Amino acid sequence: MSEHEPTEVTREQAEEAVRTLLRWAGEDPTREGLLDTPRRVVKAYGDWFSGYQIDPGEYLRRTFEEVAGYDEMVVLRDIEFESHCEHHMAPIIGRAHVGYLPTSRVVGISKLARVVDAFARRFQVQEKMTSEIARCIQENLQPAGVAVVVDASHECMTTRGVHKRGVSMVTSQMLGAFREDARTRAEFLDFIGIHGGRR
Ligand SMILES: Nc1nc2c(ncn2[C@@H]2O[C@H](COP(=O)(O)OP(=O)(O)OP(=O)(O)O)[C@@H](O)[C@H]2O)c(=O)[nH]1
Ligand SMILES: [Zn+2]
Repeated sequence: MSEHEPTEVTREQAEEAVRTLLRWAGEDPTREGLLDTPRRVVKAYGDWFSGYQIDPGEYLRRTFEEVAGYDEMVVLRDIEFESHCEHHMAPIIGRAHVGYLPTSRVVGISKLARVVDAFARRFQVQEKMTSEIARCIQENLQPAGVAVVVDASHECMTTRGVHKRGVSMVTSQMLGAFREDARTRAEFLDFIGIHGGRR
């Protein structure tokens, strides 16, 4: 993971913001147990929000041509991810399922998971993330279609707010053949284990 290098905010300013939040919560940031906390929090943020330093399309530009005439659906399912909601900066924990219908080019499968991570490691709204993943694959790989389903739980509604545990949000973005052809879409949903709307 590359070190996070913000453009206009210094590490010291970011650490000071953490001290401010600690004081706001009623803590004393100078007590021994908290002395290293701002440094740790800023380091953690550098990891959680490293997606801003990445161009996800870059992962999809190295493709394999002519993989033995393979022209059927490719599906990578259960891609675990961690993200944060842009409303509360609270974790969004879930799984993404990504499918595409290659024309002449296929991509290394790990790259699909890297694309998911690059978008997840930003402040997100689930609908936006789902659409960004699908559009990035469509634009860079130019397959006959892309399908993305994201199933995630939002800690902003499990650990605070309405406190509804066990609730997950499911979003999907279908492009090309997956949008236009019900059978292609059904085959994808079957692959990822969603039948008639239930998993
Ligand atoms: N559609 C969508 N909503 C989200 C997502 N993440 C968080 N939210 C919702 O964003 C909304 C923000 O609502 P506000 O009323 O502005 O915030 P709030 O006062 O903290 O609301 P509560 O969460 O209901 O306590 C909440 O309903 C969240 O559940 C997301 O990825 N997609
Ligand atoms: Zn939220």
